[in-house]
Amino acid sequence: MGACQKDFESAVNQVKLLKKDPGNEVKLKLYALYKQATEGPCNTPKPGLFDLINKAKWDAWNALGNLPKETARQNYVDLVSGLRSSSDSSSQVKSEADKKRAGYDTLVITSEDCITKIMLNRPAKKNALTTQMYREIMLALEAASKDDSTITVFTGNGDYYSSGNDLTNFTDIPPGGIEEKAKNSAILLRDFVDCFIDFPKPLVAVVNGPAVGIAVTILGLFDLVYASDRATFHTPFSHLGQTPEGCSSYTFPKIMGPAKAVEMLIFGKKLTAGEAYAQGLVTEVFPDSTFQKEVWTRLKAYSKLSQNAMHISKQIIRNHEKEKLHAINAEESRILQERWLSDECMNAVMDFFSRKAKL
Ligand SMILES: CCCC/C=C/CC(=O)SCCNC(=O)CCNC(=O)[C@H](O)C(C)(C)COP(=O)(O)OP(=O)(O)OC[C@H]1O[C@@H](n2cnc3c(N)ncnc32)[C@H](O)[C@@H]1OP(=O)(O)O
Repeated sequence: MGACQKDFESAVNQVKLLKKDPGNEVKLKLYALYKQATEGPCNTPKPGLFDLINKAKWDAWNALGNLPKETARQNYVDLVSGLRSSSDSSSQVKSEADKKRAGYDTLVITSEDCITKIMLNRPAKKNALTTQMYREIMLALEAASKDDSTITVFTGNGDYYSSGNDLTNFTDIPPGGIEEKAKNSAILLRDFVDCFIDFPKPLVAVVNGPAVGIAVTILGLFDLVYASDRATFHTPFSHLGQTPEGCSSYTFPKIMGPAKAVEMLIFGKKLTAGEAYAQGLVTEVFPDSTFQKEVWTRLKAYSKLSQNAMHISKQIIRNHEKEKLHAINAEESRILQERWLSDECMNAVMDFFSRKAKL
């Protein structure tokens, strides 16, 4: 039997009470079914190419074609009911996660053996970094700088370390338009990178798989970079109409020499883990089959070393460059703010979403 109007209205209200954001794909489905159930087939004009959000909504609604209103209503009710049951069961799992560290939606943070581990946790999206994720990472670093761990470790959940900046960050345009978006993003980028420049404890990257964009550049500010032999390192800035960030315009030439830095940062050459090791970006490469075991055994041994000596040594090694790094970060962020407004950059982002281009 089809869903009655009452069931439908109740489902509409339940959506507002969902504990967990169901993600953009599901939200688009809900939107499309709601419109179909209440207004029938889509017959409004298609939004312009640059109006990415409204275009995605229109596409989703239009894709329902002539689906009858009653069927759309029933599909909406079924979809919401599925979301409710998965959200109920995930809240049981969450109580387990709460034992780890509450308050983070995009990261899993654990502390064990004097090591705080910050794991990027959007495996279905290759751990692409959303605005929320940048903010949670900053909070996690702030907390880790004050907790009683000796070492802080970054890693990724799933097959990727991170695919860099989440390109949907560019599609969520505030009322002030794209200029305001670019300005806010530049502030966020600058604050984010500043947290790495200032982080007082030894910072270790456990690069479990491919890394792209800012997930690579920021490695120049880490103290150890351990990589699986499955990892790759790719900074396709020119492909995206963008320019280097994460202080890489300074750290990469310093680490690997200007010629190799140019290959990566200007021409977007993707490095294997072995190449990144040969060029000094990676400390050591491990076979993927034994990666986790070898790395964590090593880190557990390091974490027992004298905490104060390690922190003071880091200060001696890093402090004399801090001011310079902050200035470079400010300059890179300022330049990117302009780049994000360029046609080159906007077209590259649109290409990605229309699936014309993949790195
Ligand atoms: C505010 C601070 C700004 C700082 C700026 C930093 C600059 C950068 O970081 S530049 C680098 C930006 N990153 C990219 O351009 C990577 C884009 N992604 C890809 O090219 C591919 O997804 C991949 C090569 C990483 C993986 O390809 P693969 O075929 O294996 O998997 P997919 O099906 O493409 O990915 C699965 C799923 O994840 C979504 N996704 C992956 N990466 C991103 C991303 N960076 N932004 C947004 N979404 C991403 C992808 O769309 C898929 O989603 P669906 O399952 O919904 O289709």
